[in-house]
Amino acid sequence: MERDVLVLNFTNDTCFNNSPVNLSDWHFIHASSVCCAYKILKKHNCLVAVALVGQSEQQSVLKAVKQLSASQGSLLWLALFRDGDSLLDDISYCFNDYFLDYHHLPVDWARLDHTLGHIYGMAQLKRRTMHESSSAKANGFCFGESEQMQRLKEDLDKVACTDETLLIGGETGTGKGLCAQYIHSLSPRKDGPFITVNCGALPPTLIHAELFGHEKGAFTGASKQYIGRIERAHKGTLFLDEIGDLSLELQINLLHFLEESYIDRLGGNQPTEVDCRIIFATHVNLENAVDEGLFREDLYYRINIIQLELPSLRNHISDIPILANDCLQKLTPAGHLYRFSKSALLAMEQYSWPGNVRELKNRIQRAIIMSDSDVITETDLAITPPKSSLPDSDVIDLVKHRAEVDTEVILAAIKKNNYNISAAARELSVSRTTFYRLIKKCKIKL
Ligand SMILES: Nc1ncnc2c1ncn2[C@@H]1O[C@H](COP(=O)(O)OP(=O)(O)OP(=O)(O)O)[C@@H](O)[C@H]1O
Repeated sequence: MERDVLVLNFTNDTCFNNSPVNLSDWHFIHASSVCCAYKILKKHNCLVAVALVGQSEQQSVLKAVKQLSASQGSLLWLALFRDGDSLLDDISYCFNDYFLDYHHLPVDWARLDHTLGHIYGMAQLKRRTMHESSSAKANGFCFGESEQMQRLKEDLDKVACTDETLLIGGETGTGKGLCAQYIHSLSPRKDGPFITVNCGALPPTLIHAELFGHEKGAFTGASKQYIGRIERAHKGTLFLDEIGDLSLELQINLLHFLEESYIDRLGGNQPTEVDCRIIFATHVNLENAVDEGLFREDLYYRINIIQLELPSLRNHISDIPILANDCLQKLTPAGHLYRFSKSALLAMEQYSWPGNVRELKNRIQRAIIMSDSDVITETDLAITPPKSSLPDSDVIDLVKHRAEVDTEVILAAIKKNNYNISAAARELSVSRTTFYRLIKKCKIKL
């Protein structure tokens, strides 16, 4: 596999034009300006860069290296000097901050190959450490290394800087709530409150007062004033989860708030201004809900300014080892050290994860309790080896397989909770509404 190397060359030197064809597997990409280097870094996965440092360009090269390193922290540099050139005094003191090594021209290709290999390894380590510490900062959100999740991270970082309304889609357990917290923690509103409302979990009779608040005496039992969740999100972020479950009546009130930035507490006669960013999440297809008359079209267009879709875990299965180890590390009690057996990792990679990362977390939690040793097996995770449960043919009907798994998990939860639907829904960490939707989808007869 070719490894991309950025070559920053402000000189007329053509030494890289004739690199030997047998030189390992480096792909040198040339930039004659900072602008061009930025474009290359955006397009290619360069971990290593070489800067040609002529005597007269030392200042400009160092400035460019500083700028490019600021935009891509994991990039590590090698300097190439003309033989006989020496470093200017005001450059030498910060040379070590950016460059890992230097060579002299003419290029000694074998030595260069060796040094680049060394720097590449260091850059990989640096990227991993940066990734881990940024995951730690990300409120526990583990992004993994797949292309989908890296793209998602870039998108989240971009939208965090804006104040726009955001709609996050994705199946249950994909991390929509965690993403919303991540955005809040990076946004200019990070010092304000982060308020969550699960529109599917609140009883319809309470949700109006819960969202908008009420004055004392607004209705029987309203013995004192109540500040609703929207108002509590003032100067911060309001996360409205399962927005598709909101009644049509409340959708009108919400639309009114989105347009005016004012709310009316129940029983109140004074509108209250609320300044908050709203992040919506849904696991249902709102466009379909609009077609079915369950969701207001005007509200849909109002909230669908920026939409992000979280991938289902089975669509970025290459992240399983990272995600599973991240969960294991977070859930392991102090003083213990667990690891997954090879077959457990394989079983996790072959499983369809209908409950996504939430299910992964729950199964690992279970495994820590059930495991007899410090090696966690697929049995501890209660994952049946998929091969035996799958048809002999190589073609797997994923939809059918998922429905079977969903049915199995739902029925087990219902039986375990003596047919108490609320308790079964709680056990699977989904709302009653979602649970009923899944029962209907799986055609389970109660
Ligand atoms: N990428 C991730 N890294 C670490 N933990 C994750 C990730 N995604 C989800 N989780 C964990 O999975 C659980 C579910 O996450 P979250 O509530 O954010 O999902 P959701 O998509 O909002 O689910 P729902 O639609 O059911 O509300 C949480 O415990 C969360 O910590």
